[in-house]
Amino acid sequence: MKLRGLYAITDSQLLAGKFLAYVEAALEGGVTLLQYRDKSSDEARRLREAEALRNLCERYKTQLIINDDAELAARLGVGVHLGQTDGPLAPVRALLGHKAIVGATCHANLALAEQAASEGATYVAFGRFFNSNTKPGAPSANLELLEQAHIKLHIPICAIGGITLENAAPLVAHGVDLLAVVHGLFGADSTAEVTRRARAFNALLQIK
Ligand SMILES: Cc1ncc(COP(=O)(O)OP(=O)(O)O)c(N)n1
Ligand SMILES: Cc1nc(C(=O)O)sc1CCOP(=O)(O)O
Ligand SMILES: [Mg+2]
Repeated sequence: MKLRGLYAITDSQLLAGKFLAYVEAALEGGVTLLQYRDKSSDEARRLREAEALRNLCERYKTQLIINDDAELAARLGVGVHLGQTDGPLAPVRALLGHKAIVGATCHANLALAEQAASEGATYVAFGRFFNSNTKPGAPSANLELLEQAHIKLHIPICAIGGITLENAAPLVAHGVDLLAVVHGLFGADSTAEVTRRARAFNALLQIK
């Protein structure tokens, strides 16, 4: 099955006090991948939250991905997302097994994406495509990159960085498979609005 759809990413500050309610609202609207992204070193809280997300994801038949932390992903039996400074991909693929989802950040660099694919990445992520509240300093990427990526790569392509309902259409038109979103999904005033946004992203991707 080809991975395609909304890729919701949590943010511990943005979701403080409403973490599970907002995540469940997103799952209600339809999420293909859910990434637990917590940059703290509070191991006990990370384990607790990741387990809670795994339970929610099981209920909604969504795949959970842990950002940065392959050991936690292995412990929970879920996927992982690795950036360029998060260690080599091949040993993580060996640790998690051939079925696990392993994603790789490739910024705007096709050579990095080809390398990640050759080391067993399930998908590659390019970005940031727009200004990002969550990660303002991330290197930028543009639509032309996506055209080249389709020629060279045969795994799903994820776009990230400042994606909203207002600016996502050109990414979809350029063949992006996964729209990875933090603020454009979870920066909403209510759970109902999170669900509406998730449904609207899926409509853009023509996913029911
Ligand atoms: C889907 C997706 N794409 C890119 C990233 C960024 O990963 P990384 O460069 O390792 O930065 P941090 O997220 O760890 O700050 C991502 N997390 N998810
Ligand atoms: C975590 C992350 N990585 C990026 C990259 O370009 O690699 S952009 C980003 C932040 C995504 O959050 P928002 O949807 O709020 O911009
Ligand atoms: Mg990382």
